[in-house]
Amino acid sequence: MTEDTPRTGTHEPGSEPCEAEDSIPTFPVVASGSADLPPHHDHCLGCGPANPHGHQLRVRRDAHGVHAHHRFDSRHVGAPTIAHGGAVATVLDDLFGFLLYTVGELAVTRHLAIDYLAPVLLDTPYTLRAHIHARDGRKLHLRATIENDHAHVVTTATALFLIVDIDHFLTTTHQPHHR
Ligand SMILES: CCCCCCCCCC(=O)SCCNC(=O)CCNC(=O)[C@H](O)C(C)(C)COP(=O)(O)OP(=O)(O)OC[C@H]1O[C@@H](n2cnc3c(N)ncnc32)[C@H](O)[C@@H]1OP(=O)(O)O
Repeated sequence: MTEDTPRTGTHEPGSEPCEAEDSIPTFPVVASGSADLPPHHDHCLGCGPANPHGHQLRVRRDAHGVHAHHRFDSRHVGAPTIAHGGAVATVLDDLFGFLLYTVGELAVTRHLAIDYLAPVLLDTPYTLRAHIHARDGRKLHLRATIENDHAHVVTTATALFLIVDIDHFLTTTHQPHHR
């Protein structure tokens, strides 16, 4: 295992490991400077190389945060020739998830807001960037952009990720809130 390899969760002696536990990445801090970051896991919808339905994002750390180069394709179509807004949100949510390598914590999306400033076109190169705007205890306030190859920003996003411990992923008692 290298510094860049996500480690999987551990379990207490005497307790039974479970499938979920074995697939939970932890986030060793990757040193600043340009560096390839590992996928969250092989089947992650955003970045998993073994997910044929996914975006297979390849993300690098840089001096400001993280970035990726990406093309949406016909699997992600919404209006003809334009990427579906949900597909764009998926990619940005996942990109935010790579910032966890810069803080070395497990965290999940609590709030995600996107401004679709201009259509994101299929089969067109874009550069995606994300950075940590502020940290307030468990709260990570994150920002991202998508730029076309003329450096025009076509999408902006903000997110609130909340740091959780590994038990968040292991509990079987998650229940939706009922009104
Ligand atoms: C292993 C990681 C792999 C990464 C893969 C990356 C993939 C991309 C990321 C994802 O897709 S994650 C999956 C989607 N997200 C989830 O499934 C999370 C579902 N939500 C939850 O499980 C809980 O809501 C959560 C654990 C996030 C928070 O529950 P808590 O009960 O711990 O938080 P709480 O409601 O007490 O709020 C904590 C703080 O945040 C504040 N807060 C909550 N929502 C806010 C909001 N919208 N704006 C501002 N502040 C907000 C809240 O007021 C409070 O402030 P204080 O601590 O100061 O009192």
